[in-house]
Amino acid sequence: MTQATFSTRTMSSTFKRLKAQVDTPAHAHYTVQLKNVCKVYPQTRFNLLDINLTLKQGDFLFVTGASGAGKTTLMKLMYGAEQADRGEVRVVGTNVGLLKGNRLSHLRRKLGVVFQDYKLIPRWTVAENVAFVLRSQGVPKAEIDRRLYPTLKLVGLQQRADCFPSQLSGGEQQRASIARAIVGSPKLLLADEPTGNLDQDNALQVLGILKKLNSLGITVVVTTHDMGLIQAVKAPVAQLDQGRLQVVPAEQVI
Ligand SMILES: Nc1ncnc2c1ncn2[C@@H]1O[C@H](COP(=O)(O)OP(=O)(O)OP(=O)(O)O)[C@@H](O)[C@H]1O
Repeated sequence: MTQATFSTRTMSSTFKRLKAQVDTPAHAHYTVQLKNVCKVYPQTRFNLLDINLTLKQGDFLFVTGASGAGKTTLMKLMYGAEQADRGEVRVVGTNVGLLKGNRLSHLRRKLGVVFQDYKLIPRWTVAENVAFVLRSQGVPKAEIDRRLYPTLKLVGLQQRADCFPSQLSGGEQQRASIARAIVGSPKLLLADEPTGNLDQDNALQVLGILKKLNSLGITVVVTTHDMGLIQAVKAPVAQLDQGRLQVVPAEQVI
């Protein structure tokens, strides 16, 4: 009797799981899905035209293009700082265009964003800058303490936890901002010109960290002008030109 009950339950849960798989909409398998996305800034006559892009969990993508080509705009569409005029932007299973207020904040917890100018709070230490992300989500102090050190270690800043941003080099500040972006265990990391203020050695170090995070399963999108950087890593490149996006597979990148 017990066994029969168990077996029925098991079958029922297996059935539910299989049914869920069958019922799962195609977009749920993508970390990023942009479908026919258009964005216009009438004041500057800037257009993104009919952008299509899909990224799965664990993908790594460079986005490149001339200054003003729309790299930052594309990133903003993905983290909900801008809304598409047409088309659909889905990130970690959520339609970003429909989100406002708390629901947008909730989505952003699943993303990490890294900026060229780091955006660290100057009067806070590295540890405080990184911990703030978790504090603002109501994570208990013991859990914050548990997560903080491994995250700083991952970016090589375990010895700099008590430094203020002004006491760090540019490369270290960027690594602190990466730690802040990943401490919440995001599925997607968006890095907008993360090496734009760095010399080549620091740029390669930051890129190495982004690749390491990618190897841990995080989907990573990096915008850059720097062809040297693109050539240092075998990854697909999305090229923005005149409002259009063309993805070149890693094997075809020269
Ligand atoms: N809020 C806005 N209102 C009007 N025009 C804007 C706005 N934001 C960006 N633009 C314009 O859109 C275009 C694309 O800007 P964007 O910052 O996305 O380019 P980018 O490729 O990131 O440039 P860069 O490499 O110089 O950072 C530019 O011409 C810019 O002036």
